[in-house]
Amino acid sequence: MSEIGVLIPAAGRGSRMEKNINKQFLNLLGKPILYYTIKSFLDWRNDFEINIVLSPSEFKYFEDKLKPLFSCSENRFNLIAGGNSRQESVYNGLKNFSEEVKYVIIHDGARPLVSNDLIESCYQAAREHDAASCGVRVKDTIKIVKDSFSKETLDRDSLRAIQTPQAFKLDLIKRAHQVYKKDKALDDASLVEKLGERVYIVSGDYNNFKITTPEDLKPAEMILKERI
Ligand SMILES: Nc1ccn([C@@H]2O[C@H](COP(=O)(O)OP(=O)(O)OP(=O)(O)O)[C@@H](O)[C@H]2O)c(=O)n1
Ligand SMILES: C[C@](O)(CO)[C@H](O)COP(=O)(O)O
Repeated sequence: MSEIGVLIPAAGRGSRMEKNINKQFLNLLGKPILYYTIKSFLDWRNDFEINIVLSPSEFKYFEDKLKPLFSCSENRFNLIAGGNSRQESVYNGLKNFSEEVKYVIIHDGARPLVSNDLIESCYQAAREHDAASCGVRVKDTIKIVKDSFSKETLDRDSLRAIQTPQAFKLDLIKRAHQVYKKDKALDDASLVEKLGERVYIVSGDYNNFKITTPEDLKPAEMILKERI
């Protein structure tokens, strides 16, 4: 294959979406959210290993409903069992790449609007700096609030809202996950930061938002419509 691994954590419950199915199986313009996420990578290039992390109870749904939407070989996708947290799910995915893989790109299943350019920028940044994430400048003023009163206003110029893709040398991100297995990290880059290693921040994309709550669905459909 190639030295690139793509890891898509998609084993969450989507509790903030308040629907009774995994939010990544909800449809946008008639196709599941996870379809668009995977398709974005296949449109970028097709010579990578891909580990898709799902709850084992969803493997059959993936095989029956999602796989047929791609014209790929039978074994194109490796399905990996997820864990109780995003961190555990990613770690399970990291442990299941072949020895050929040197760089891994980790991308939330719930971010279906990622562009080819952003994937490429993160991958190239990881090749140059070993660890990379993307992030967008914060548009609002951010304050620390305690007991309903403002305590401090943060310097907006140094703030970024962090997204995925995040891309790493595989041995580095695996080590970070091993060492900080018991921590509760919100993203993978923060585990690399804890090791004392630098993470390069690529300029992200406001359209690459995570589908988290019901009001995210309509804007996502609008963006997809514009792209067709
Ligand atoms: N145990 C988990 C939890 C999350 N994820 C994945 O990590 C990504 C980012 O997480 P988030 O959007 O927070 O998803 P959920 O945890 O499903 O959402 P919620 O917090 O609302 O339950 C999602 O693609 C989600 O499926 C995962 O693979 N395994
Ligand atoms: C990894 C991530 O998408 C970066 O923004 C985010 O931290 C996932 O966090 P969540 O708590 O699972 O929404």
